[in-house]
Amino acid sequence: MESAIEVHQLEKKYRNKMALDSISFQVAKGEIFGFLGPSGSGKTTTVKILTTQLLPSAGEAIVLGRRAVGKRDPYLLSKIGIMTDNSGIYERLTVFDNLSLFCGLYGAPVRNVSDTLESVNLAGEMKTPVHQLSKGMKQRVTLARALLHKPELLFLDEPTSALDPANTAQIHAALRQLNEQGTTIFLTTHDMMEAEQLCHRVAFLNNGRISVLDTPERLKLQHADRTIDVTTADGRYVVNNDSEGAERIREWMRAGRLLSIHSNEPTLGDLFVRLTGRSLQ
Ligand SMILES: Nc1ncnc2c1ncn2[C@@H]1O[C@H](COP(=O)(O)OP(=O)(O)OP(=O)(O)O)[C@@H](O)[C@H]1O
Repeated sequence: MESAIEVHQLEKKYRNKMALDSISFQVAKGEIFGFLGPSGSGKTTTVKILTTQLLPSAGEAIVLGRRAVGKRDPYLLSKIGIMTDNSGIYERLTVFDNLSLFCGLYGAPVRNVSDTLESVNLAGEMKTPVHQLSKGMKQRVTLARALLHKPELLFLDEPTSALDPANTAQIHAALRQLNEQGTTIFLTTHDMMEAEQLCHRVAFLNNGRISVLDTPERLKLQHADRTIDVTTADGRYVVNNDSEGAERIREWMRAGRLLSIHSNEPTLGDLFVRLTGRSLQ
């Protein structure tokens, strides 16, 4: 596995506060990696260190083969894209003017603007002043800004926070497409549905520590309670996922009375609470 990110025993201390307490993980090239945790767990601190905006107190972070040491690294900055919040987008300028300005800053050709807007489904808003856009559209302009120089590795800090489902779906579609084209994505979120839908692997961060790291599917299967919800013409039942349960389900089927069956797997949100004792909100 070729790594896009390698983190070894990383620590960050702000005065007396241990924001990151010896975390270690790797992100493979081509992966969508979810970094999940409640407010204050250390997500933004991690993104800032990995994007060279903040110096770690101890440990090591290697991003695309370069050591992140809190110092501007033009090579690394040319290979990564960062989407944090909407700040830095000029409300009075059009979408096109905003993005061409950033092309200048990133050293990306202005011809990238139209392709990039296409990829976030905003090609029709090129000439619209940003202040006339909806919140979700502005968020997509911010994503487009992070993509102008076609980065290999994209950092997204809560990319869909407070967006409605339609705008969230648009951002998810754009991220899936980028990933299919080979972009590695490091995503922080406290939205568990987002993580389940998008991420190949997730890490649970709690009080600056990683408590779990695996694929969403494996986590849910490992912690499934081995029961099945059955709805029949006579009512609802919970049966065990064993041979006795299978026989009962077969009988309902034979009698033509079975309406639906669902295995009982926890959601990632349930698992987070179960494994860390904390809610994600
Ligand atoms: N500049 C700072 N000085 C002192 N403490 C800080 C600073 N930045 C963050 N912290 C503290 O470090 C901890 C982790 O903060 P961080 O912003 O990384 O969390 P987060 O998981 O991104 O939270 P959120 O989801 O609310 O953005 C918090 O307790 C926070 O108060």
